[in-house]
Amino acid sequence: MAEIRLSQLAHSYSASPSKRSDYAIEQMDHVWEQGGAYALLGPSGCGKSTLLNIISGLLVPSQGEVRFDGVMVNELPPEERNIAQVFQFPVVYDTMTVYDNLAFPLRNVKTPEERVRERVEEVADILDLTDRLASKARNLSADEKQKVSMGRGLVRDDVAAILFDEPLTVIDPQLKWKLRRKLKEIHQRFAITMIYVTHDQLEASTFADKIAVMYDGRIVQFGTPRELFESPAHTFVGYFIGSPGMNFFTPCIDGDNILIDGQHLELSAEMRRSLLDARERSDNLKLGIRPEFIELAEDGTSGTLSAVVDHCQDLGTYSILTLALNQARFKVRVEEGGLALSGRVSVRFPERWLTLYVDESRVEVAS
Ligand SMILES: Nc1ncnc2c1ncn2[C@@H]1O[C@H](COP(=O)(O)OP(=O)(O)OP(=O)(O)O)[C@@H](O)[C@H]1O
Repeated sequence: MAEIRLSQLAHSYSASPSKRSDYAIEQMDHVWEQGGAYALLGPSGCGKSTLLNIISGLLVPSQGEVRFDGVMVNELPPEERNIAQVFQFPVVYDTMTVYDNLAFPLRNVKTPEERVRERVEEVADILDLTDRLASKARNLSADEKQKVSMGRGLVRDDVAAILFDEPLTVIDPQLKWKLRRKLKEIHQRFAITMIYVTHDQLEASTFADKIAVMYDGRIVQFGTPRELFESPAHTFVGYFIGSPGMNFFTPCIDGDNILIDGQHLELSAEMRRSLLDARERSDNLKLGIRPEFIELAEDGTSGTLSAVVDHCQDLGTYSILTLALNQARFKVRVEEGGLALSGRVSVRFPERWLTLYVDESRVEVAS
């Protein structure tokens, strides 16, 4: 088990990178603490696999250092890094039994057979593979094969870390939930550093204690699922986390009056000051608020905005309303009664849940 420290790390697939877009990973410092359950979350092409392959040793970074418990491992090949990796597609030996597949990583490091049996039985039990131990791997379903792959990653308790690269892609949706819970259980039992790569926010938040959100070759936020939801550090996090994502408005500053889409937005003196300060630095200002935090208000209440109901999506236990101020559309989550709404409604944007972004990054509002 190990702490994994990335220092001034960057990677370009080009031999002579000259501009930012030549880098798959932009320069970063990051620490995965020993024993943590982490997710690396981001859209396709943001650099997740590149980062994972740098940690496992499949790729040598073009810049910076990778350290396991303080020891530089940049030049060490994967087999000398003591890392277990579970890929998108099952890696099993078809002609071997499930037992022998699970035993393989242990026998490879000359583990006594008695200990091999203990660990194989323990992992098979966790993954509900006990009944299949004597079966040849070629006779298993795709789900079962991937469980064996995962088992092979989990069976050694002396690894520095286990890296999962979208391991549930081939798994039946019904089983996905169950396996995620299992992985979490395994993590709690063995406290091994685990990094789980996914583009699915639900997968990330059910597995991980902390999530690193990647965007365009950078980790734009590293936090708990709650932190990512309640205070996104970057507009991308606001947009990517949550369903639907955060609403964004471009504020228009007219003296002391702050307008969004032509309507006056009542703000505290502190928020107004932050907006005025921000405008000195950039023209790219946004105010973000999640659909969950917008309140419907009685008509004519002071401090509200007037919106028109565009449409309403009934999702069973709640509704998502799409509203329009003038041109700007935004979404509001309504627990009940949303379907009955039509025409004009009044909404309130509680300031506690309004976030100011300058050049896409969150700015703390001075109190
Ligand atoms: N072998 C390679 N040679 C050149 N460019 C590459 C190579 N592998 C990845 N890239 C580029 O590096 C960037 C990051 O890719 P990477 O595969 O790490 O992203 P990802 O987030 O894992 O995406 P996905 O979820 O689709 O696998 C992308 O622009 C990709 O096109």
